[in-house]
Amino acid sequence: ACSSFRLRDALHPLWQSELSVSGGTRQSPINIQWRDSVYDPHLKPLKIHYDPTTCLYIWNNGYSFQVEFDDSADKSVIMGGPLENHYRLKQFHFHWGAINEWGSEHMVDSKVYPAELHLVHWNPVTSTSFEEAIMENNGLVVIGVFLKLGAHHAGLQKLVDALPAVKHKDTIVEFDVFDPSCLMPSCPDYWTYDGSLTTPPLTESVTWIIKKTPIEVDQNQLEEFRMLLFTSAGEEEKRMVDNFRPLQPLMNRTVRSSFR
Ligand SMILES: NS(=O)(=O)c1ccc(C(=O)O)c(S(=O)(=O)NCCc2ccccc2)c1
Ligand SMILES: [Zn+2]
Repeated sequence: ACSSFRLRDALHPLWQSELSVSGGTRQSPINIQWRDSVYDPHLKPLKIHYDPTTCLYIWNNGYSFQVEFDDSADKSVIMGGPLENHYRLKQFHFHWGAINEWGSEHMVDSKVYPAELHLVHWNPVTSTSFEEAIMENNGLVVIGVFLKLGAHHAGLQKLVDALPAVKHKDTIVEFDVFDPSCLMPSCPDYWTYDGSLTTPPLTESVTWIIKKTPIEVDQNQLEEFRMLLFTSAGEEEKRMVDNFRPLQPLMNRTVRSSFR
């Protein structure tokens, strides 16, 4: 694992310039040390209500593929957990590696997963738009779900089947009626900590909720992620892999757990 860490950090053309935002005290991702996390009995169960008809399209933004949602009303929302109010789903995307030995952004006791799903939500109570929420202290909530190699994931396959249509950067395809709840593990346990976006502008506005239990996907499904390209049509092809940011220092933060 150690050698792959060094290797994976070295393999990071994408993130070299973003190793750490100057003066950042709550950057993401982090390595979650299970024994150092603190059980918080006040943490409520996370409540998730996604409306599949709010799904709009999938697009390749040049460093991941994103599924965007209609966030003009409180239709696909999360609440409870560590949250004071409800948050609207804006988009979800993934981070993954070139091989199964790495790919996730967060780690648990230095264990890295082949991929990680991020569901990005914003606070419509304190912000009037997603773009505004990115700059607010607790403007965003991102739910992280680890992917591990295992059984075929039937719900994910609908998404995987659409990927060839967004092979190149800045391509987009309509994607209606998808319920991201199917990508949630059934186990309710999570960790939560205050962090940042892991892509520019790296703003420290994110309450992270990291699910303890991974979901299983099969090798073919991971390989389909790796067939995407960072590059636009006509450019020399660069496979979209290793689109994760290196670990950031925990500094003066405590990771809370919803479970003993
Ligand atoms: N890994 S992460 O959850 O931190 C994350 C990754 C990518 C993006 C993104 O914009 O694509 C986002 S985003 O949707 O929150 N957008 C942040 C950049 C942005 C700022 C202002 C307007 C549009 C995008 C978040
Ligand atoms: Zn992400």
